[in-house]
Amino acid sequence: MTKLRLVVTGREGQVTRALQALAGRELEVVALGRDSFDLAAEGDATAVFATARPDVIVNAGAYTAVDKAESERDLAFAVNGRGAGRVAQAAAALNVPVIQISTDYVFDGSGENFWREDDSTGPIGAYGASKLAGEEAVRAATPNHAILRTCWVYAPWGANFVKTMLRLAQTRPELRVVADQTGAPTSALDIAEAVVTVARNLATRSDENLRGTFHLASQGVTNWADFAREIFAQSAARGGPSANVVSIPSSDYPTPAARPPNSRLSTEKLAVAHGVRLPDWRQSLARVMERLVDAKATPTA
Ligand SMILES: NC(=O)C1=CN([C@@H]2O[C@H](COP(=O)(O)OP(=O)(O)OC[C@H]3O[C@@H](n4cnc5c(N)ncnc54)[C@H](OP(=O)(O)O)[C@@H]3O)[C@@H](O)[C@H]2O)C=CC1
Ligand SMILES: Cc1cn([C@H]2C[C@H](O)[C@@H](COP(=O)(O)OP(=O)(O)O[C@H]3O[C@@H](C)C(=O)[C@@H](O)[C@H]3O)O2)c(=O)[nH]c1=O
Ligand SMILES: [Mg+2]
Repeated sequence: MTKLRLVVTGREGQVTRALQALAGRELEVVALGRDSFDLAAEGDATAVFATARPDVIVNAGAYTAVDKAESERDLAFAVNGRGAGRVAQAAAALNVPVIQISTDYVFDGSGENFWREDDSTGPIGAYGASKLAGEEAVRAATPNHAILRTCWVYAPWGANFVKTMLRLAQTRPELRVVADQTGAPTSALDIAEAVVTVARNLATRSDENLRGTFHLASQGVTNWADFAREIFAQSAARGGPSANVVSIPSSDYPTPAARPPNSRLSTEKLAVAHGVRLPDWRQSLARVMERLVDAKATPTA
């Protein structure tokens, strides 16, 4: 197989770092930090991406601070909305496909059904609204795109719920965690493998059914409290920190941004079109836990 060269935004992000970890004989990953490409800047980005010679561009950089986005709405829209549009316009100008990473937070989280790709969006917070603006900007810029909506992302690195739980458990015997938000924790390691498969498909085949919007999430669903319990069960089994988890309603955990209660994502479309299906969330958690806990060190920054 010929070498695939991905140019990725957001150099230190969970997904970007997972992509870099896959680089090897058949995959090159060029990560652009904000020093070389600032998503929040204005103007044509084609020259920056041209210099990096992508086969496929992956927009993994984003403003992901969900609560802070409520008070920094303009910045969130600049990065996640217009920034995504500039990336996709550059891809169009260079005649290469673009993969946009999006989120379950574009939905309002009502009901209990699995969200399908063509269901109506209705973000309930600024972060979700800014990511939806990004999706729309990508669709307007080029038909040669795959928008991959994922959810509840964690990795052995970066800022995420798994590392937060392990850190808090070092000083507290008991943690109160919301139990009324349902979704699928998804490992950045799995996302990166899926992105590479989708990128290869886009780079080598012109089929229309490979393009458009897809949901990318682990198999199975849980809630944040049960996710925390599984984190501690796996951690304890490896001799790592654990804590007792008390289930609480979201109303007992007030935050600036509301979260969608139902983040179940139907992933059939991606499985059929791209042949990508992720493992059960517990199985993928184990791959990350073995790095975080068997390392016998405090989780890395
Ligand atoms: N984290 C999650 O739970 C979920 C994430 N997603 C989406 O997945 C994608 C990847 O997320 P994830 O890897 O977790 O993100 P992270 O928060 O780990 O990383 C985001 C990256 O984007 C960079 N970035 C922020 N602002 C700019 C800017 N103005 N210019 C250039 N780079 C910038 C950050 O840099 P710096 O560190 O310097 O700020 C960081 O490196 C994003 O599109 C996100 O919206 C979707 C669902 C869930
Ligand atoms: C730390 C902590 C969090 N929580 C709650 C808050 C929240 O509802 C839930 C998860 O916390 P987080 O801060 O990880 O939530 P959040 O940052 O909203 O996570 C989201 O990030 C964005 C970028 C996405 O795209 C989403 O898919 C989703 O992963 O757990 C507790 O109940 N107790 C706690 O001790
Ligand atoms: Mg967060």
